[in-house]
Amino acid sequence: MPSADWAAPTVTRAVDARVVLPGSKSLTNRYLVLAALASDVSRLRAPLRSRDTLLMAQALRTLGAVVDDVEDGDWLVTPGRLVGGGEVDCGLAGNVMRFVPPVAGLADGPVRFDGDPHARRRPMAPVLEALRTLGVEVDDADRGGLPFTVHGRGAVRGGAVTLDASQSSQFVSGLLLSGPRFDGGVTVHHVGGAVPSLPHIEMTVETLRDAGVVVDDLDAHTWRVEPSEVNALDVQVEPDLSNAAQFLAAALVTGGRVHVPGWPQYTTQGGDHVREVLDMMGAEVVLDRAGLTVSGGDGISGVDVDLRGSSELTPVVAALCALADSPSVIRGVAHVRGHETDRLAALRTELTALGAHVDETDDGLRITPRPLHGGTFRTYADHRMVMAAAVLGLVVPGLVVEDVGTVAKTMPRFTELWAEMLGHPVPAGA
Ligand SMILES: O=C(O)C1=C[C@@H](OP(=O)(O)O)[C@@H](O)[C@H](O)C1
Ligand SMILES: C=C(OP(=O)(O)O)C(=O)O
Repeated sequence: MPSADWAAPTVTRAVDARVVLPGSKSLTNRYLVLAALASDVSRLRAPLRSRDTLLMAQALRTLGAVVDDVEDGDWLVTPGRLVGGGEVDCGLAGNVMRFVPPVAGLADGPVRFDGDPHARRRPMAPVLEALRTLGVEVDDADRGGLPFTVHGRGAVRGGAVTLDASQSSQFVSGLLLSGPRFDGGVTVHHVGGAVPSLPHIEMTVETLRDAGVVVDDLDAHTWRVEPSEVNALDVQVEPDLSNAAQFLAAALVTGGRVHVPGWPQYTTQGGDHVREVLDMMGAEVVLDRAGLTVSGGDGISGVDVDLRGSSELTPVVAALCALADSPSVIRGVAHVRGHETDRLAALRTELTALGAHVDETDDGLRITPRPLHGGTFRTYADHRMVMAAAVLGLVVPGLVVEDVGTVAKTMPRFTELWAEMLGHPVPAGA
């Protein structure tokens, strides 16, 4: 059921704020999966608690892991024998629908997967086909997506598989994460158009290596995971850099300054690309040991930018483009048509409704800024549409964001953090 509307706050002065960000969704969910497959108890420090990670924790509990809340907001994960017989709610989480079915192949009975109405439209077929090739029975009524049932038999033969990951890097990541527990490990070879979000595959490879697993990136399109034990982890989750984008964008839009403490000097998060994008758009961007500081200058420059590796940034960057002083092109993101919603269509529709001129291209958007006016901004169950709308609302009076609660997918406290950044009092009980 849709949640309440939200009147996006406008500002009359430059933002000057320090924003402490919650943990990375992608790292939290990888660590959870590896911890459930590990040979001992793992500790996740400062994990993200949002709809996507709570669904992941619940999915792994259904399969036999124990995920305990402990002091300081940490998660303690005790792996258990992987059991079938349960049902997994994927919500709208790409991580849950692509990472958990290979784990279910290792369980000792059937596991049914379903999710939100929008999740049934997200691409899944290459993962299900690959699982069959690796020796797992999957019953999906040949629809190639949710709902489906994985019939685990307690072990997976594994081996080599070829798939087309041009619609999502998560197809590869999901197979690699469970690969060490397959009898023959797994070799995943991609054929087809360019793989999007490659940093997320690097993140998968790195987290596996952190757990003692041997991974070879044999060539740009082939990854090999050797069969082995998965070591327990004790890890600090980095802040979510994609979810930093809207806060940093506020510095550019208002000519102000936003500081994010704890920005990693080295990371596999694709969201780190936001530093380069904001720099191209006219911000001053400084990364030092204390964190990242972004300062806005005079206006926003239009850009020609390829977001293939960092496509989570598309909605917020599109919002900035609509506020820029020259036209922009966003490239490399055809696959975001299969994200939470068809993001290219959603952004074209909603930005156009506010007065911008937006064309969809084969692989992105062409945005020509025009004076914008208020109105209702529809969000299509997409957390990042809420975030994009908030950026626009800073300088577009009368912008009402539909179904703001959908932002809880990765940032349940988004409106509070936004109000805090703007120096607005947070209403009691909010
Ligand atoms: O592996 C991951 O955690 C993710 C990979 C990317 O997916 P796509 O490759 O489908 O873009 C990204 O957009 C998504 O938000 C998270
Ligand atoms: C595409 C996204 O999510 P998911 O992990 O559900 O694919 C996203 O967070 O922008």
